[in-house]
Amino acid sequence: MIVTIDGVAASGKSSVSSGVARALGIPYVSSGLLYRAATLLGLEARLDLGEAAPLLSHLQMLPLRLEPLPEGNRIWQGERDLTPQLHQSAVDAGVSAVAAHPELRAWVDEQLRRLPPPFVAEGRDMGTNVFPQAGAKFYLTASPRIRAERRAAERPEDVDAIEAALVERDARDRVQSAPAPDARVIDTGPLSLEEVIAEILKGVKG
Ligand SMILES: Nc1ncnc2c1ncn2[C@@H]1O[C@H](COP(=O)(O)OP(=O)(O)OP(=O)(O)O)[C@@H](O)[C@H]1O
Ligand SMILES: Nc1ccn([C@H]2C[C@H](O)[C@@H](COP(=O)(O)O)O2)c(=O)n1
Repeated sequence: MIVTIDGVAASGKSSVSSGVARALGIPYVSSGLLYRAATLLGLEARLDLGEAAPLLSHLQMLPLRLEPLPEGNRIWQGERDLTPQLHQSAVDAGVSAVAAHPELRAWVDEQLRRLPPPFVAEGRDMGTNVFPQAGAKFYLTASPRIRAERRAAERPEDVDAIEAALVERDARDRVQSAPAPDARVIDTGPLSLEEVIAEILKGVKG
């Protein structure tokens, strides 16, 4: 079984996927972390994120490992856990440029398609491109303001600045962020996290 949960930035994909996966007793896989790790390593090496080839060669020398833990995925580069650094603002600002390269997308997709089902996969194009064969597909949305307010509760940043950055990232990620035609779209704005998870579990179990 493969369940896909796609959606816009900060719509709740990771929190919801973790809850759904735990309820089903299967792992969840956060594809965005691979794009974020590629961005972090590119920034650390002072590479131009607008150029795919040098970044890809750099990544091929530094193999990454995605650990799909139920409480939250982790990304390792050898013994180094990159996870705590993947949600910093510099990575948020650079990740869309990295995710726009077809070569980088192929690099991420290859790693995801090697994973043995069952799992819940979350991201932008899990239901459309990476796992079109998935048995159940969902797409999460919420207004930029609500998403910014949720993020502001986690980070010591101004809500208006978070909202502006989310709107900008939505625009840059639009190409790969369309819902699959067979995905159920859920507006998480008026719902609690538990209600979103329950709605998806209902859909998965039929
Ligand atoms: N009804 C809800 N549905 C989903 N998430 C919610 C809800 N209410 C609050 N949240 C909170 O919204 C925040 C953002 O969720 P999360 O980090 O899972 O989003 P994401 O889509 O994975 O983000 P990103 O795109 O940045 O990786 C979390 O703090 C989560 O608990
Ligand atoms: N399947 C995916 C997953 C992620 N991305 C890009 C778009 C985002 O800006 C970035 C980080 O993802 P997030 O942590 O916000 O889910 O990675 C993508 O293009 N395709």
